[in-house]
Amino acid sequence: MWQKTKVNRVARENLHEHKGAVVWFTGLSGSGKSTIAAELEWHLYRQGIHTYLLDGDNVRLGLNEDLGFSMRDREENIRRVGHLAKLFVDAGMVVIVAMISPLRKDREWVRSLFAQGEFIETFIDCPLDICIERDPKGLYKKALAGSIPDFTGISSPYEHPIHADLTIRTNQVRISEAVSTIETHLVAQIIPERSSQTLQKTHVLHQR
Ligand SMILES: Nc1ncnc2c1ncn2[C@@H]1O[C@H](COP(=O)(O)OS(=O)(=O)O)[C@@H](OP(=O)(O)O)[C@H]1O
Ligand SMILES: Nc1ncnc2c1ncn2[C@@H]1O[C@H](COP(=O)(O)OP(=O)(O)O)[C@@H](O)[C@H]1O
Repeated sequence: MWQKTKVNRVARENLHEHKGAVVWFTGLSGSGKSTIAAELEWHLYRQGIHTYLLDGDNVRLGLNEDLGFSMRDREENIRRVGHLAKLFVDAGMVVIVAMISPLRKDREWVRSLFAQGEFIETFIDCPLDICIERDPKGLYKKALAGSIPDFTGISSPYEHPIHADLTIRTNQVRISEAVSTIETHLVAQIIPERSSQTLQKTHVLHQR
């Protein structure tokens, strides 16, 4: 049974002056997940929002160092990070997750851990040929040459989301625009008073 604690989620959220939530980035390697996640975190940090960024690459260096890239291992990777994200949300924090998370069923399972609105599935959408062109880590070159097996988009599947909360087309929008879109959606969830104040202000401006 879940042991109740004296300091609970609501108390921690009150201390932080915002609610907890998860921004879950999914997309191909090279689509821009890590880049946008890092910018978003920096932007939120400067506003006093308590964040933690769980990047797939980093989590695989420690907690998930025993996992590879078979579908079974990816499922386990997502299961562990999903539960970790839930603990961060219980800590009243905004957790940003940047993982390929290629299968819909695994992402839907993570969503089921959270209340309505708390899990913001963000599709970092970029055509495969552009990801191959970018190839920031030189992994596509190796995968296409056959030296990395089970590589997402080349020899392992990626299922794009059907009902993502947000879709960011990184071949069409700048990093700053992407951050601003995600931030607007997130702030409405974690500080609803702030976003309604902003809306009221905008309304007054329009009335004038
Ligand atoms: N076979 C294979 N397929 C895909 N990616 C590979 C592979 N081998 C290594 N890498 C590197 O691992 C990063 C993806 O790890 P994730 O934990 O996000 O993957 S997953 O969610 O479990 O599918 C991924 O990071 P990103 O490029 O940031 O997506 C790669 O750097
Ligand atoms: N609009 C954009 N949004 C995000 N990244 C972009 C964009 N345009 C170009 N890039 C570049 O694409 C690459 C994306 O790499 P990365 O963020 O590591 O992707 P991922 O984490 O999905 O593997 C970076 O070199 C980044 O500078």
